[in-house]
Amino acid sequence: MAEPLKRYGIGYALAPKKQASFIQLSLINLAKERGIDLIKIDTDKPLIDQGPFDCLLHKLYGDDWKRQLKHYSSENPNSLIIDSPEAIERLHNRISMLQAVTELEIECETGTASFGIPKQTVIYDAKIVWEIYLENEGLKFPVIAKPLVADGSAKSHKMLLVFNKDGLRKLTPPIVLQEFVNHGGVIFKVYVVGDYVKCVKRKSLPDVKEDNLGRLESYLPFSQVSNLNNCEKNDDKYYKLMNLENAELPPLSLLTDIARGLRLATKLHLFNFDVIRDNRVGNRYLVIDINYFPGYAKMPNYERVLTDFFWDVLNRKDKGFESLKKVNCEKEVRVLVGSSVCGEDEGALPVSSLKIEENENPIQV
Ligand SMILES: O=P(O)(O)O[C@@H]1[C@@H](OP(=O)(O)O)[C@H](OP(=O)(O)O)[C@H](O)[C@H](OP(=O)(O)O)[C@H]1OP(=O)(O)O
Ligand SMILES: Nc1ncnc2c1ncn2[C@@H]1O[C@H](COP(=O)(O)OP(=O)(O)O)[C@@H](O)[C@H]1O
Ligand SMILES: [Mg+2]
Ligand SMILES: [Mg+2]
Repeated sequence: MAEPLKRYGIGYALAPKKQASFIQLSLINLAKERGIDLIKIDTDKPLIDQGPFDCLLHKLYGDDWKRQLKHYSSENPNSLIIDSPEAIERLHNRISMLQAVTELEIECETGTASFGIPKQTVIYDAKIVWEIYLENEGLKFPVIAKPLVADGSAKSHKMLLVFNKDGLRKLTPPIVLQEFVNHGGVIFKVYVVGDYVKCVKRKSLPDVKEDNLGRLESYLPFSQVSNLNNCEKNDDKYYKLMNLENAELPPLSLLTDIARGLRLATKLHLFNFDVIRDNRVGNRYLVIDINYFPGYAKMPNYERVLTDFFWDVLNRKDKGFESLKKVNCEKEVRVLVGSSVCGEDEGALPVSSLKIEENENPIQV
């Protein structure tokens, strides 16, 4: 293939694990063919001394990084930053994260699917009388206790499924207490890359029968259930039990609408959101988690999807139709029109039996 005339440089600043999974040779080569060079940003050196890049991709945390981005942006106003650290920060708090869903105004046709978030409350004070508090908040067992902060650290993924009041003693605020909703053990992960939307199925926590509540342990610690042993193909007992293969995907039009709405509400371009089907209602879908710059390499054909996205934003920028909000820039985000949704499940990962984390440590934030 002939080399494109114009070349673009995209700088990326990612943690080593993320870099290893995302920056694969197949992505580098495909982007190169389209005239896009992916350039590693050396995080041991000041950002301001590197580039400038046509576009900067990042998933790093902390005030120092934010300061560096601001400085870089003020010196290089034509460099696109995907995405703004302020917008990303909204996802670092599990309350403000899901508030974005409640702000969406999507008209669902009568009789078709509806969406929302599970009932939840935040607890800052360890001294509260848990039982009374739960009752006042209208929450019933089982509940999931999630660290309020979702900053990518291992502990921000450590959760407790609490079956009864004894389990409440294990909690260390600040935490979000969320109703556990039976959903058939299947979670839908909806990946968003600009206009592109892709839904895949993954394993989740199994349903909890009400009769069992008294008989179960008071709590169960777990962490990143949908990511456990993704490569193990041999143990398909869980797979069969959860009927992942036959689980019906949520309506694609609903997922596209939510994805588009979240893009506008959060001003983010690279994220995924986790959806469960509320078994009590059937056609009601609940968004339980939104993640910035998730594991795209697990998405089928991720190289093409990401390269198309890069090409699209770089070309729009070139043509003067800047569609991304930059750091320090108050301009409104332009809506990129026309979405593509692939709902088929060719990208769903193999599942293995559900293994609950052995670590007995309760959530500590
Ligand atoms: O590592 P991966 O590929 O499993 O991706 C993680 C995501 O898995 P997913 O793509 O949703 O299956 C993962 O999603 P969940 O929170 O597990 O739903 C997070 O986005 C995680 O980032 P962080 O630890 O919250 O900063 C992501 O981790 P990072 O790669 O960003 O560290
Ligand atoms: N309200 C809920 N009802 C039932 N299961 C849930 C609920 N919230 C979370 N889960 C289960 O817990 C897992 C982790 O929760 P999540 O909020 O996605 O945290 P993380 O950011 O660590 O992925 C989900 O993938 C799902 O299996
Ligand atoms: Mg999740
Ligand atoms: Mg998450």
